[in-house]
Amino acid sequence: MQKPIRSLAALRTAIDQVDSKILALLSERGQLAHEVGELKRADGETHFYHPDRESEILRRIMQENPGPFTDAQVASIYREIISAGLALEEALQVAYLGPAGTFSQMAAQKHFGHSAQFQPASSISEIFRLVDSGQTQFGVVPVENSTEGSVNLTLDLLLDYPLQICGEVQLRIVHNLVAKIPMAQISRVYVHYQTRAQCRQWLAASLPHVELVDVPSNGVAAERASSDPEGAAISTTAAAEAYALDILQAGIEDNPENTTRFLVIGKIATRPTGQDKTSLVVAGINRPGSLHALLSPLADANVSLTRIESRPARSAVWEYVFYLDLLGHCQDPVLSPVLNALAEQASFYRCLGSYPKAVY
Ligand SMILES: O=C(O)C(=O)C[C@]1(C(=O)O)C=C[C@@H](O)C=C1
Repeated sequence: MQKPIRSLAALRTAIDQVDSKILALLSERGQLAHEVGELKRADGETHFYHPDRESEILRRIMQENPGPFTDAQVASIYREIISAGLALEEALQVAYLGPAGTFSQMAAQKHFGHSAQFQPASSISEIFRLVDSGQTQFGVVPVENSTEGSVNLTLDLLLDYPLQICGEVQLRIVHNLVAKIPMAQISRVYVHYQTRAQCRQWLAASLPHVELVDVPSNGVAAERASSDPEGAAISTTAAAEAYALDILQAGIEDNPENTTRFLVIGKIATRPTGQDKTSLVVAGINRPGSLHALLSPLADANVSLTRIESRPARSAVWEYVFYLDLLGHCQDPVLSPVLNALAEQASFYRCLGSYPKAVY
């Protein structure tokens, strides 16, 4: 039998009733999270934020998600609920590559929710300085892009500072041509070099004769375009909104899967969740077969290597260090002895951190 169609008024009444139930449950959850905070306080814990627990909650919610919302949608709603509750216990301060409206800010908000306190930094180096000096508890730094590869400065700074990687965030990067003027009147486009590389083909095909002006971030690109009567920028929708620019064309990145991976840096260690990654920096003795020897304990134990990147060692000419990302946590019973074996083989070894894999 067909379900009778409900009137608009009846549907709205039903929605109001559901909203009241959601609100009551939200309050109950907030009270429970507060009690956890009280317990932690009584135990003398200095931080309330537990990224491992948060990623377990989000994964479970995504697994149980009956629809119609997507997994990413329910995860971001829960992220905000957790973030709001945590803000009542502890004001998390997070540095990101500013100004406001950058992808780094979007990544930071995706990971910490909008209730954390975000501090724009003028460079990636400044983010490391802010976290190291304790001015912010965490920082979010870009580490690789699926089109353009590694952010070398981040890799080098990870070695320079005694900080821990305590999370990762993946963000789909959508670039837009934004301006206050129509496309035909554009003489200059302000663009960050990474963005320019990700939109190379589109720029060559669509705006072959305009001047491309290098700027330090996507946010600054929008800011400069807003005060140039012949200028446009490639930037985010958030920056376009902040500087009252129109989106002339959305999604101009050459690769429709364009994604950037960010790392969360801080001073806390996370416990294993069963869905973790470990990042290492290692160097071998400079002789034939040393990289093979370094990696063989991983292959023997069937450990997945998700990334390997080399960088100049900076201590000697033509010597290199290798950045490795592995699946698993350094405290996992399988991975722990493998890491010990690898450390014994290596002339240099440092674990940059074990952390939950990006959830969505
Ligand atoms: O389980 C905890 O340790 C909590 O503090 C609760 C809670 C939550 O809201 O679920 C809040 C903050 C933490 O980062 C993780 C989880």
